[in-house]
Amino acid sequence: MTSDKQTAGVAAENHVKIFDTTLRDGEQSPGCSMNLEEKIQVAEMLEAMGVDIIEAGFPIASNGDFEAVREVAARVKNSRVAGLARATQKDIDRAWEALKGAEAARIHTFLSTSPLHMKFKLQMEPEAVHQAVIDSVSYARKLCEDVEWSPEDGTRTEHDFLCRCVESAIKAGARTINIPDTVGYTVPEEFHALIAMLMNRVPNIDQATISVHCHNDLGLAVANSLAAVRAGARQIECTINGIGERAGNCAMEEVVMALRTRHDVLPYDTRIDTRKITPASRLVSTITGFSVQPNKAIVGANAFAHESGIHQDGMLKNAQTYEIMTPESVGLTRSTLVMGKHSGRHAFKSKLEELGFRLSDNQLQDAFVRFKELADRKKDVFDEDIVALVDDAVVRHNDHIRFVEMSVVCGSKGPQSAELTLEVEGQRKTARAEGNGPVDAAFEAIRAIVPHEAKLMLYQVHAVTGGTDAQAEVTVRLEEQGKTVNGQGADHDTIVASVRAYVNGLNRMMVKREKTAPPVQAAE
Ligand SMILES: CC(=O)SCCNC(=O)CCNC(=O)[C@H](O)C(C)(C)COP(=O)(O)OP(=O)(O)OC[C@H]1O[C@@H](n2cnc3c(N)ncnc32)[C@H](O)[C@@H]1OP(=O)(O)O
Ligand SMILES: CC(C)C(=O)C(=O)O
Repeated sequence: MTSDKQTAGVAAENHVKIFDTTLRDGEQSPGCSMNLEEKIQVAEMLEAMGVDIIEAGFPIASNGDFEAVREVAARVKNSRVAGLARATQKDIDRAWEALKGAEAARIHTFLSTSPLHMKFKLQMEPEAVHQAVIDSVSYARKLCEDVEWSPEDGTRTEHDFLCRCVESAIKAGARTINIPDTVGYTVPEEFHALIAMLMNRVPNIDQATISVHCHNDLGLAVANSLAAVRAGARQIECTINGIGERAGNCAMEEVVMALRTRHDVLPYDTRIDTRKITPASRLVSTITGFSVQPNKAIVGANAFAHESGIHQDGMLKNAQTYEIMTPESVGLTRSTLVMGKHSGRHAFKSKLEELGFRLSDNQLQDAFVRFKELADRKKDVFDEDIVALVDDAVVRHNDHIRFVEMSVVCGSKGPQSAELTLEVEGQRKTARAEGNGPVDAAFEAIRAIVPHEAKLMLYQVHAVTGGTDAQAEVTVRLEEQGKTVNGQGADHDTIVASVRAYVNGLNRMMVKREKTAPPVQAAE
């Protein structure tokens, strides 16, 4: 277990705690939803990476969120588990109810302090807000020894009022004070000055760890977090791949690698095992259906690719000419095992380990069957192919609706049609439909088998590797009553990949519908 010094009280001088909020703020990304099993997989990955605090959800938000926090709290042993709560007793009770089984728990409670939020959103006077800070933090402290308090919209809060609320929150028992840049408005110099101002002006600030929670609306979340660390912050709130509300949060992989790579000018340490960064990025991208842009720092497909002649020449002479960190340091391994149709289960398992995947026995079995089918059809099975089909096996596990088989009639003569069989809650159902092209016909057949209101908002196809036998990876976005989900599917047949993606989207929509069911209210 991480020592309390690292996760609860004041941080050691140069240690920066990593507070991951992929499961809470990350899940607030439009289109994102994770079911219980997926959240547990992500939490286990975060724990294995050495994350100090995992924010597992917002328990009052839904029964699904409550269950996820409770389950993560029960399983995770080497990271502290946090749950979010508004400044109300019922939120705090619900959070504690979910967290109390944890080896190390934290209640994270928040309340807006900016003039704009207080006046228009909360419709509360500053005095009432100040009192609510004291009441909520004191109440949370009665339940849990580790309480974090956040002044939402902190960067647009008047300094005197911010100092007063922070001082009172610490007096009431908060041991972490998190300053959120809720709307991604600040810039590094200004944020550095804000944190330095709090360090200088709040008399009891040394009783708490200062944390920062930066959003990326101006693309400055990582820069702002680093500026805050230089001013004295010792906890960074972040997410894998930078997912989160609107433009997202501070990306964990970027901020951690910046601290590691530029230790000369940023002499601060984290506990993160950076070799787990690439597998964690893949896992989150697979589960959420949010693909990572190719030029994304650290985890994008091009982050360590060198194509132009002068760069390749430099790389051959000395990799440091164009690489400031090694691919291995972020868990990107050069392939050693060549896979093909004669490969067996052991080699397949080793390959998955080499690629950083940890699958359950069922997922492994699913992926192996699909690998053999692919290897029969495709001459060379590349790592990218294996990543795509493992992604597919991970997202499909426990689905209500499953793809079974299909055939299409397509070509220039028309009408194009599809005959599709799906398994819905364990029962096979078949439908035939015509459409404007084979994909449209296939989607019509899905609608005939599973009637639904959701509209298709986005349809994207991407070839996993080069060549005409490449697998297709399809992403769809569905919208139903203002709620959006992404679905992903991969197959060597583009139409089958499309159906898999659409079915995956429908399964995610079901999870989202369950999540929006009214939460069970805690007793007053
Ligand atoms: C900056 C952030 O990321 S904060 C976290 C944001 N995340 C989410 O909102 C996701 C989950 N949210 C939800 O499921 C719902 O919003 C719930 C369950 C929390 C609340 O649902 P509802 O009761 O229907 O309220 P609704 O969302 O419409 O409005 C929010 C209410 O909380 C109040 N509120 C907002 N923040 C706080 C706070 N920190 N403390 C106390 N009250 C707050 C608002 O003023 C509003 O109150 P009102 O109903 O009296 O006007
Ligand atoms: C709850 C707080 C920390 C938050 O998510 C924000 O302000 O963005």
